[in-house]
Amino acid sequence: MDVQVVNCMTCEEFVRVFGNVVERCPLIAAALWSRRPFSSTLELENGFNEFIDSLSIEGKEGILRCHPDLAGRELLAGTLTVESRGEQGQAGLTSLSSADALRMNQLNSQYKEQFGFPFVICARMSDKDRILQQLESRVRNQQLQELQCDIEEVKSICRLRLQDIYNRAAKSTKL
Ligand SMILES: NC(=O)N[C@H]1NC(=O)NC1=O
Repeated sequence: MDVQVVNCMTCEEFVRVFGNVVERCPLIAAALWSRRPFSSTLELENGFNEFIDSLSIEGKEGILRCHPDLAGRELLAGTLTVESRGEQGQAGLTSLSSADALRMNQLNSQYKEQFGFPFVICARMSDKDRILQQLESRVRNQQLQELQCDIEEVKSICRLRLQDIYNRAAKSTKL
């Protein structure tokens, strides 16, 4: 996608296209719209990262709480966002054995009880074995260390979602 196209978007268009780059946090896209013009699409990606980094601990925790559990209730209920459904599918979480699904749910609950926010990992850069292994080891981390770890995963999710948007735009002339 040409950055000029991005720079010409109304706020509504911008939020429609980039509103779920951070899961269920369209406010971040609405805030970034004010930073136009962007000199490159990389600058837009950096904008998302800087915005997230600039948040207070409560703000960062708020972002994490907008993320659905991996292989959780929302996957079963079919209420995930399109992006999250695709990511969880690519990581193989839509076809877990019942033993793996049970283990993941137990670890997700334990993690949430421990830290007060959900475990987040960039599912597309992982698979079910690595996710289970990460859940098992990260639940032993310190609170702040874990908050930062989750936030870095959110940034990886954002980067891949932005790439998807650019790739889709390259295939189509209209956004
Ligand atoms: N909890 C969690 O990590 N959720 C996510 N990860 C990902 O890649 N997509 C999500 O929705």
